Amino acid sequence: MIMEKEIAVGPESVKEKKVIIDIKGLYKSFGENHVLNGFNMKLYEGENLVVMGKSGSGKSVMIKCLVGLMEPDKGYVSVMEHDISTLDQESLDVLRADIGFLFQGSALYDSMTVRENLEFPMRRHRKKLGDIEDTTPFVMEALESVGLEHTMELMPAELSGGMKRRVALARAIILRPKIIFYDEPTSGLDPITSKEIIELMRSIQKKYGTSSLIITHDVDCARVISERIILLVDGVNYAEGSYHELIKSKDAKVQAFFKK
Ligand SMILES: Nc1ncnc2c1ncn2[C@@H]1O[C@H](COP(=O)(O)OP(=O)(O)OP(=O)(O)O)[C@@H](O)[C@H]1O
Repeated sequence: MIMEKEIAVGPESVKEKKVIIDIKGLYKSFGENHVLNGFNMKLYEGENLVVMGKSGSGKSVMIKCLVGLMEPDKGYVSVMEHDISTLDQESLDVLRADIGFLFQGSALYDSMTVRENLEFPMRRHRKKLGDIEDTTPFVMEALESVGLEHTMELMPAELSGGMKRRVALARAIILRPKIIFYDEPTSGLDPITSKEIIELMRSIQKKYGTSSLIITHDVDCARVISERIILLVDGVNYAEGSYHELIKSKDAKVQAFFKK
């Protein structure tokens, strides 16, 4: 097992970086199904952190605990220095406006145009943006960031799978979030389109300075995008390190993740 350590990210050590998300000793069970058994995780400012875990290992449960959609049995969860357990619904909503989500399979509303899909989070989090008379500049900028400014009035059905994912990415950044959660960002895409999405994720991080938590089974995605990877096994952060550190591991459970 690789223990947590201070890994150099760029010129500074992550130890000097601000902690954006802090999870300590997270436990969650459903009856006899003990999903999280003392999971720990830190996401540092500006970092791309990948969490890998088998299907059913508790990645979604962990994310739900992070955004206050599920109450842990035990443990400490803080996001941008807010202890989640102390926040009321209104404060949680304010916090969520600083988090962009890229859901598995894009999750666009089929009956809405691209513009309407992007306006959706703007309406939901009106407080963050204040009174806006014209949403067009916001929609345009987000679409430009993913190279799809010409699709504003199209319906999702008129877009390819890769374009839908890019629109979903534009929707994730429209509120200028400080953190983006990516849930399987490359699932269902061919290798070339996956590469394009990963490149966009990198360019968005550079442009907006976001911190990213990426959940993926895609080893290539993890290799290219991650500065650090956490392997979630049996409800704990079983191993942690850079891609190149982890692929050298002799541990069978770690190796299983990187077999193609
Ligand atoms: N609300 C719930 N009630 C009961 N069991 C639940 C609930 N939510 C999740 N679980 C259980 O928790 C376990 C972890 O589920 P979770 O959805 O977090 O897995 P995952 O790692 O995200 O999987 P996948 O990669 O397939 O999305 C599963 O056994 C699931 O059945």
